[in-house]
Amino acid sequence: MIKVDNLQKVYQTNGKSIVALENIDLEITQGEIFGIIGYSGAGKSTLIRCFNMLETPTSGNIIIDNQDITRLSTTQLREKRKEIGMIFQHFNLLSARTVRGNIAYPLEIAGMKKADINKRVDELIHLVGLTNQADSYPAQLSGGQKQRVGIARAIANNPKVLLCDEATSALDPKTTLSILELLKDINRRLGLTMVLITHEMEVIKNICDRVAVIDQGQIAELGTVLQLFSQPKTKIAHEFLKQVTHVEVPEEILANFASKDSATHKLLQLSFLGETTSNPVISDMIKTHDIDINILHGQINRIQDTPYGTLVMTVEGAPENISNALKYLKENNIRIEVLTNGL
Ligand SMILES: Nc1ncnc2c1ncn2[C@@H]1O[C@H](COP(=O)(O)OP(=O)(O)OP(=O)(O)O)[C@@H](O)[C@H]1O
Repeated sequence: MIKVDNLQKVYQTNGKSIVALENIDLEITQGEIFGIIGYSGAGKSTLIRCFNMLETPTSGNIIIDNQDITRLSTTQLREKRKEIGMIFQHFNLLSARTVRGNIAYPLEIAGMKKADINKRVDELIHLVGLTNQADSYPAQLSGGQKQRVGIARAIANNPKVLLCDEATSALDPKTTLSILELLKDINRRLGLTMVLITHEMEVIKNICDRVAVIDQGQIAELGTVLQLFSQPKTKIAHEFLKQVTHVEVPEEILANFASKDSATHKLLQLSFLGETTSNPVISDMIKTHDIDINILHGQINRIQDTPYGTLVMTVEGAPENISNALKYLKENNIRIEVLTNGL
């Protein structure tokens, strides 16, 4: 659906060149939800804005549904943009128009007949769950409701791609989840390809199929969300994962551990994904490696439809036994982070 080929974007400001994107190669398939995560200044906004030519790439190609959008004339680009909807962090609604009026706006621009507009707007208002707010103005809506209007407006003309620019960053965690649920529902119902940028792993974890981690204008890591959780390769991917997997260990426990021999005592965080969550790996490890463990914290939740478990525990034993036990865990596809008394 979308193919990005050797994309580069260099900004020229005050005689200086700023390389915002370099060597970006990506393929996004029809119907998937593709996330791009990165810190502030990594190049996320520039990249997503290249997908509808709000930014013009310095070099490289972006092919959307078999058309290279970097080579279109102004008229062709205007037509192509109808296939590419976009939602924004700050919603960008027209304050003088009601919910109904905001959603109708792109349909009016597209030249749709009034009766058809009314019918389509009704459908969209129902789809995004705003039936009771149809005649409200943006100022009378909550952030979540405003974003629902933004979503309805963006998909009004049945685009093939929906670009989401930090769409939940201005919302509280509960509202964020409800908006992500809505996006997922629209993706499933309409098969709409979605590209979203975010600095929050929670967003990636909740709705994305695949993810690119972007760092200083380049793709640091790319794969399925499950691959990122089970086998993060880069330091930056580890850092983003910590946003959702970090367990706050009480100071006393950390201090107590710091005074012990690091060869015989470890404080570990283990991550289990998929079927490893239902295997008795820990009891097998204890039986076969002559070590003692003490479980401090455990939780399980889901990434897409796959269970994902986290366990914080202490391990005590002879250095060789600990080392073999950790090897055993790794062989069983369990990710290990040493929280203190490092290896
Ligand atoms: N119009 C511009 N002119 C000059 N430099 C720019 C412009 N827009 C972005 N940049 C620079 O390009 C780099 C990437 O910026 P970009 O906004 O794409 O990052 P980002 O990951 O979206 O960050 P944020 O989350 O803070 O928006 C930064 O160094 C930024 O300063």
